[in-house]
Amino acid sequence: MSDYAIELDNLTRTFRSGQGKTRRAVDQLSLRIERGEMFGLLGPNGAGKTSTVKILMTVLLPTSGHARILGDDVVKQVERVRHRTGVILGGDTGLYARLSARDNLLLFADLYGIPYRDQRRRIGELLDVVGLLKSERTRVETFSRGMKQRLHIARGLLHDPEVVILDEPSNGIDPVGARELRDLVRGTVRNGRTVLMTTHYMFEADELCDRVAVMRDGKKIAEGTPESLKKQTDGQVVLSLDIIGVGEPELDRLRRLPGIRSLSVTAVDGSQRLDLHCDQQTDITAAVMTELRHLSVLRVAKREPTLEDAYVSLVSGSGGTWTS
Ligand SMILES: Nc1ncnc2c1ncn2[C@@H]1O[C@H](COP(=O)(O)OP(=O)(O)OP(=O)(O)O)[C@@H](O)[C@H]1O
Repeated sequence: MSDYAIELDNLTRTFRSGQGKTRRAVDQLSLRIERGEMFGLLGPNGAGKTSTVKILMTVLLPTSGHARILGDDVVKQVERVRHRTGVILGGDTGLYARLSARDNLLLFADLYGIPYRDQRRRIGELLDVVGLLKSERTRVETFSRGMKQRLHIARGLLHDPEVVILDEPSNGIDPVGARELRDLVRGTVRNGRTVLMTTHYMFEADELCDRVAVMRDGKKIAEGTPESLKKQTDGQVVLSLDIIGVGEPELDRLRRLPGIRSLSVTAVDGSQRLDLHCDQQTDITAAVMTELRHLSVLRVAKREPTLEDAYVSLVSGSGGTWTS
């Protein structure tokens, strides 16, 4: 029996991307996830998270390398892997909109081969813990996104899997609903199980995960506890500017300034938020303002880096890997 719940060894998946070129969606990815651990897979769009998860779900074949769940190979022991793994994908697919919550679960209980005598009790318990007992007879097409996500959770736990794969749990859900969902993930979904979760939100991973791995361009560029990721920004400060009209030429010049480690730009209410990750020792405010003198700078502030900054710095940086 394997000591690990999930093991990836040099997992690689390539896709053809037109004109005979190939693209490595997952590139020599190796990971060890302990039993009972809640593990976060992070990365920007296109990093390779979904491809990795699909391989673990046994719906996408790796090009090379191996993936095992509880010691079972995801290519050679598909039935065993599916039986022991629960998949919670969320969104609009995977549920029957014209059926009620309860009828959806009855249908999937049949598909999972749950004995008829156990189905009603199990479904009742799950509807209760995900907070849908009052709406059990309501058609899913009238459900809010948050309610659908709760039903996805119930569906994924029906056969009481030992390992759960959870894709973007709070995607598209309002902040209050997202907080409630995180509580549900922490309690009901985890409940002694191993959970592999993908997310775009660093703070979500920080709240829920024991360890995280950050992917970029199919590769693992960082792995460790959220705490150790935060330490990456020790000795740094963020100079944050709201600005109009900043483009690549200015960003290029800023990147070359001594003391700037990395930078990121996001659109905010008709302007741009430029965050510069700088060494604490060097005050580069004057040099930055000189580079930007031809643009409208609406606001300048200095702040302590957050975990999100550590993540942004990693995925936008020039690529030193970090493991702890
Ligand atoms: N079926 C496919 N055919 C061709 N290319 C693909 C296919 N699936 C994924 N890719 C490519 O592989 C890369 C990784 O995609 P993947 O969906 O795994 O990333 P991701 O980290 O899950 O991104 P997102 O957060 O946007 O879902 C991307 O460049 C994507 O375009």
